Amino acid sequence: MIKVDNFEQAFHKKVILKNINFEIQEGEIVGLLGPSGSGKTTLIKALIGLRKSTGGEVSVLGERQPSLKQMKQIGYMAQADALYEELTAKANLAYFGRLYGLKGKRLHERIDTCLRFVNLDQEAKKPVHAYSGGMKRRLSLAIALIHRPKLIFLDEPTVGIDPALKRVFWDEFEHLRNEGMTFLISTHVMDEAERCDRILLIRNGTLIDGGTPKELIQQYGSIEQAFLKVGE
Ligand SMILES: Nc1ncnc2c1ncn2[C@@H]1O[C@H](COP(=O)(O)OP(=O)(O)OP(=O)(O)O)[C@@H](O)[C@H]1O
Repeated sequence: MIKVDNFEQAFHKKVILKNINFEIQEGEIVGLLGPSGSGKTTLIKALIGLRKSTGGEVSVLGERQPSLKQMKQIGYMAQADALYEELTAKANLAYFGRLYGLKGKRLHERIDTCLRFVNLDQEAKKPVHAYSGGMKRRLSLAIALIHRPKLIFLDEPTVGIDPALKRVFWDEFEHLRNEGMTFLISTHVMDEAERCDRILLIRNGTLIDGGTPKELIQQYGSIEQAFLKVGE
């Protein structure tokens, strides 16, 4: 699904990410774990094709990035919500769904399914400006899923979401993974990292280690220790 070869990203000649090499297979939940400023969002943006890399190669779904060809197969939830505040949740979902080519009965089915999943079905007719921060995060996730992408990038998806709903999200991520969806999720949250199939540890713009949660726990003692190690 994803192949990254010797990727490098610089801004104004300052190298932010370097020597990045990894692959992600279909049906994996991969966690990107690293301290603030380590380059997680920059890497995700390159994978989505929002920016041309300054070195190396990034292929997603068989296409070299940046490319718009696979846009309909990719979902993205950014760290900052990008929602139309004056529209209702339902209208936001309809808007983004149509951008991905959904219409008619299928569009309405997807809107209902995604609203139920994020527990917003009772609030679907409220304008987004009347939503709490957590509700906006939930709506952003619903939008990222509206077109049932093959591959989804979630940048710190559960910030502002309570533990019970977080668990529901993760159960659903695993369910979708079992149906073949592939996830790359950036997180700071240890219990989330433990639910990933594999974790990539990023520090100062480079991948310093990776493995299953079990492997990292064996090596570092705990995921938290592994995280602290990347923060040193
Ligand atoms: N457009 C840009 N121009 C210049 N520098 C940038 C740009 N985007 C990101 N950076 C720099 O790249 C580094 C990595 O930022 P990035 O947002 O990828 O980190 P992060 O790991 O996602 O952090 P956080 O967990 O706080 O969101 C930071 O030093 C940031 O200032």
